Amino acid sequence: MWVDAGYKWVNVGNEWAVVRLFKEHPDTKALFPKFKDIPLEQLGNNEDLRKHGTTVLRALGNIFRQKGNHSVNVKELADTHINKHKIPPYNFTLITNVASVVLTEMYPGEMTKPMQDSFSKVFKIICSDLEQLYKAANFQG
Ligand code: HEM
Repeated sequence: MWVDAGYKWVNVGNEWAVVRLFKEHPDTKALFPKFKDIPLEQLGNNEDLRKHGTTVLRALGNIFRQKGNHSVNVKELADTHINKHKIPPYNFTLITNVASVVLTEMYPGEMTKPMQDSFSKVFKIICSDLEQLYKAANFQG
């Protein structure tokens, strides 16, 4: 079920998966101090956002590569997103759903129905592991 797609995440990052999150869920932009005051139309050319997209998707690719043994990576992610960025946990479901859509658009040949189902399962596991860590830290945003 674990999909070795790490290298693809970096490409998808360059295709503005984060901009898509802002378009489909406008409230999420306010959670990013660096981007919240920049109009969406201008973010497509924003170098900081491009770098951020690559950072996020590389981190996600690293989680995938652990094939389930990702507790250290997921803990790090929960720690910074709880304590530093103060991100409510449901946002992980939003971003992983957007990532699935973007991936399917970019790689329609490879993202067959069974492959999409595998991605959904993996994303659900990651989101549910994050939720547990958020509960343990008593933070819901
Ligand atoms: C599985 C999904 C995600 C991954 C893999 C991820 C990964 C990362 C990484 C690696 C960083 C930089 C290092 C750090 O501070 O931890 C980061 C920063 C950040 N993330 Fe996430 N993230 C995810 C989801 C989200 C979501 C859903 C939000 C909010 C809607 C968010 C908001 C932020 C913010 C505000 C920063 C700081 C950006 C800056 O000012 O440079 N992240 N994320």
